[in-house]
Amino acid sequence: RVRDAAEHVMKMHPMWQGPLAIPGGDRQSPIDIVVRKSIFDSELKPLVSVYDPNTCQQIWNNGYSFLVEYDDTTDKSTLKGGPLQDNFRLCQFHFHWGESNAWGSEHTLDRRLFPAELHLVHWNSDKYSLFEEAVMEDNGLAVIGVFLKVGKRHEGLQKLVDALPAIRHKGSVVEFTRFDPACLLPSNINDYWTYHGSLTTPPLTESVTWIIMKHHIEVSHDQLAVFRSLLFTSAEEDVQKSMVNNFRVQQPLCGRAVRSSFS
Ligand SMILES: CCCCNCc1ccc(S(N)(=O)=O)cc1
Ligand SMILES: [Zn+2]
Repeated sequence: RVRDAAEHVMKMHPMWQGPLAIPGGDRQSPIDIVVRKSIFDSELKPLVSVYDPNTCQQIWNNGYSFLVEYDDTTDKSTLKGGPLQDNFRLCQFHFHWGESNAWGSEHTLDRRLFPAELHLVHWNSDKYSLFEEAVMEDNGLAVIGVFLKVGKRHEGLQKLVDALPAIRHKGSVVEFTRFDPACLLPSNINDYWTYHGSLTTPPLTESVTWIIMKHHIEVSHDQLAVFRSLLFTSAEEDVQKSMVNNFRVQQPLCGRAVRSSFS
């Protein structure tokens, strides 16, 4: 019932009227991860993330979510290992959340919805020279997904929460520096599921190696409430719309394998 409500909200949302999937797309995201059908792959290596907080540049409201953007002109904040053959550069992270704590995540675990989901977006800097190039290629992107649960206050997140009122409207941007995204990862990053999928917002390109963390992080109810104080709309628009339910409806698996790094 909760999921149906979430899906209804999603389908009705102005953000998603229009072409929802790439015609013929057979590796779209997000998906439900059926845990018992995931396949343990002992060849999956530990993930190695090296993030330099000094590459953090700005935080802005792009009308879908809010993004924290990193300088990706050098290999200072990188991800490798796990299912990845190449070196990937962090370019941004953002979140998806609901209007209530009952839903908000894009991926689900055995249909379990979480109130929000963090995406850390990286592009293949061994093969491409710009995110915009990599976004079009099969092995172009790697996105780490982390589920959020409501519980104790997340001290590391608070610096970001405090910056949100300054970017309430679509198109607003403020300087945001010295933020270490590693503080948003769960303690254990070696337990994850991985599958080949797509971006979950336009251009929906099928260029993503998804790495979904088994362990979640906790944020407080009040911290999540500040996410919901953001607006989809720009300051000039007459009708202001709360930025909530910015998740995509789930997509068919189309026979894809979901591998796990743990048994
Ligand atoms: C070419 C410019 C595209 C900007 N937006 C990219 C983008 C969209 C969705 C995701 S997600 N939600 O799949 O992680 C990441 C990055
Ligand atoms: Zn996302």
